[in-house]
Amino acid sequence: MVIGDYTVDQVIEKAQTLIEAMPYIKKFQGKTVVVKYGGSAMLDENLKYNVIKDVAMLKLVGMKPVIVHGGGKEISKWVEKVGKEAEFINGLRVTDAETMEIAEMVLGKVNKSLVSLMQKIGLKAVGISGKDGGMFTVKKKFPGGKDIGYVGEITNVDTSILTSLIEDDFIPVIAPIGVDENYEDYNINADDAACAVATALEAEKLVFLTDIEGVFIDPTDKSTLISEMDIHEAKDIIEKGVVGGGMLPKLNNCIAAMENGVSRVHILDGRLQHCLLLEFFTQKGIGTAILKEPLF
Ligand SMILES: Nc1ncnc2c1ncn2[C@@H]1O[C@H](COP(=O)(O)OP(=O)(O)O)[C@@H](O)[C@H]1O
Ligand SMILES: CC(=O)N[C@@H](CCC(=O)OP(=O)(O)O)C(=O)O
Repeated sequence: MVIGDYTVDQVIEKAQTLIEAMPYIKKFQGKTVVVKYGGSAMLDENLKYNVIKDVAMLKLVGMKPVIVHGGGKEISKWVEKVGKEAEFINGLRVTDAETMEIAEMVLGKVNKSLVSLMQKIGLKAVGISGKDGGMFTVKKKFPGGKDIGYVGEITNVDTSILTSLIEDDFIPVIAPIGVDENYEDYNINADDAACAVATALEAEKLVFLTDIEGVFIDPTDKSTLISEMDIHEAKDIIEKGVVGGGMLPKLNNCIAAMENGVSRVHILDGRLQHCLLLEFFTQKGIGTAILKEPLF
C-alpha cells in the first residue's frame, strides 16, 4: 500500500522521527539557543538555506534562536583581492586598518544574506552587529602578548537590544564587530562573540557549526573523533597542542561558555545537511559535545 508518494513503512518511519523529537521539543521550549554559524560552513547558497531552514524549525517549535555568524573565508578572499596576505595568530586575524574595513564590509554582506534567506522562508529576522544598540563593548586583544591590530576582546554585552528583538519574535543575526570606549571599530572572532552572547543571554545551548565533523585527536585520522569530553579533557588536549587553527578559539570558547553557565555546548559539521535538527531532535550523537563533568 502507498500513501501519496510513500510506502506505509516510510510514513511510519517519518511519524516515528516526529515522536522521537517530542521530548527534545518539550525540553527546549522557550529556551534561548545560540548558533554560531562559521564562514567555513557557508559553502554555497543551498547549504546556507538548509541551515536557515533548521533554525526556522527551532524557532517554530518554541525555542529562541540567536545566530552569531562568521565569514572568515570570505574576508580572507577579499583581503587577498587587495593584494594582502591573510595572517592569523592563535586563530585570530591580524587586522590592520584596511583589513578592518574589509572585515566590516564582508561581515555586513554575510549578515544581510542570512537575514534575506530567513525572510524568504517567512521568518522575522533582524541583522545587527555588536555596534548596534551598544551591544558589544570591547578592548584591544593581545593574544600571547602580541599586538595584532584591531582585534577586540568583548568586555561587556548589553543584551537590551537582543531581548527586545526576541520579545518581538525576531531572530537576531549578529555580526562580530564591536567598538571600544573611544568608539574605535574592532574585529572580533565570531567564536568569541558567540560565547559572549550565549553567556550574557544565559543560553541553554551553544552550537558551533563548522567545516569539520568535530574535534579530533588527530584531524588526519577520522577514527580519532572525540564525541564527548568534559572541560578538563578539553583543557588537556589544548595543552597537549592537539588543537590548532580556528578550532583553538572555538574550544577555548566552549570551555569559557560552560564555565560561565551555558548548560550545553556542541561543535557540529555545518556541511552535513540538517545537522542542527539531528543534534536537537534525535538521539543520534553527532559532532563533539562538551560536558561540564564526566558522565561516569
Ligand atoms: N584537533 C582538531 N580537530 C578538529 N579541527 C581542527 C583541529 N585542529 C585544527 N583544526 C582546524 O580547525 C578548523 C575549524 O575552524 P575554522 O576554519 O576557523 O572554522 P569556522 O569558520 O567554522 O570558525 C577545521 O577545519 C580544522 O582544519
Ligand atoms: C579577529 C578575527 O579573527 N575575526 C574573524 C571574524 C570572522 C570569523 O570569526 O569568521 P569564522 O567564524 O568564519 O572563522 C576574522 O576576521 O576572520
